[in-house]
Amino acid sequence: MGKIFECQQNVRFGHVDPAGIAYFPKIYDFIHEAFEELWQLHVGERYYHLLQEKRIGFPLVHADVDFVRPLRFGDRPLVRITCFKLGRSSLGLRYEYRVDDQVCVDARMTTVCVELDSLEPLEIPAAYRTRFEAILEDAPPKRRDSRA
Ligand SMILES: CC(C)(COP(=O)(O)OP(=O)(O)OC[C@H]1O[C@@H](n2cnc3c(N)ncnc32)[C@H](O)[C@@H]1OP(=O)(O)O)[C@@H](O)C(=O)NCCC(=O)NCCSC(=O)c1cc(O)c2ccccc2c1O
Repeated sequence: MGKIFECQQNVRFGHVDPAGIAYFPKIYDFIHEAFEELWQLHVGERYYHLLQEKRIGFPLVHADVDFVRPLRFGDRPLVRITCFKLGRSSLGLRYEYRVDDQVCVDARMTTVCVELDSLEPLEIPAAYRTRFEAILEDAPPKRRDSRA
């Protein structure tokens, strides 16, 4: 198995709904924050810098999220990120959120490398591609039953 990037996040009071469960749009925010962490700590480029200086961005084109168990105020989920697709311009990242070793969220997000000003797809630059190769999954992961 390729390497995994790991980071930790905090579920705060403002993230949860009246049922005490992280509201689903917040999960999307968590995932984008984890994506930014990946850029800074694994790729070695601040995402802000990528956008502002290099004029490159990775908008989301497809999201596939299983909400397996609730995330609650006070949880500090461990986030494991792997790469399931590394295309010419497309980048598929899997985010697995675990609390006490139990999977809470299992998300597969596909983004596309674009030139920011034109929004035209761009080949993922070689220096970044190498870093995503380092967390590339060996084989397609066993999918959770999405009840589909
Ligand atoms: C992003 C687009 C401009 C891409 O254009 P288009 O789809 O026409 O490109 P191609 O057909 O050439 O495909 C390129 C590449 O992507 C793969 N792909 C395309 N669609 C999908 C899909 N639905 N599922 C899986 N894969 C897909 C395709 O196979 C090709 O792969 P290769 O590897 O062969 O190159 C255009 O799609 C677009 O504008 N979409 C709307 C995007 C959007 O509004 N998303 C909503 C969320 S916004 C967001 O999350 C976001 C996050 C950021 O971090 C940003 C950073 C900077 C700017 C914007 C951001 C942003 O909006």
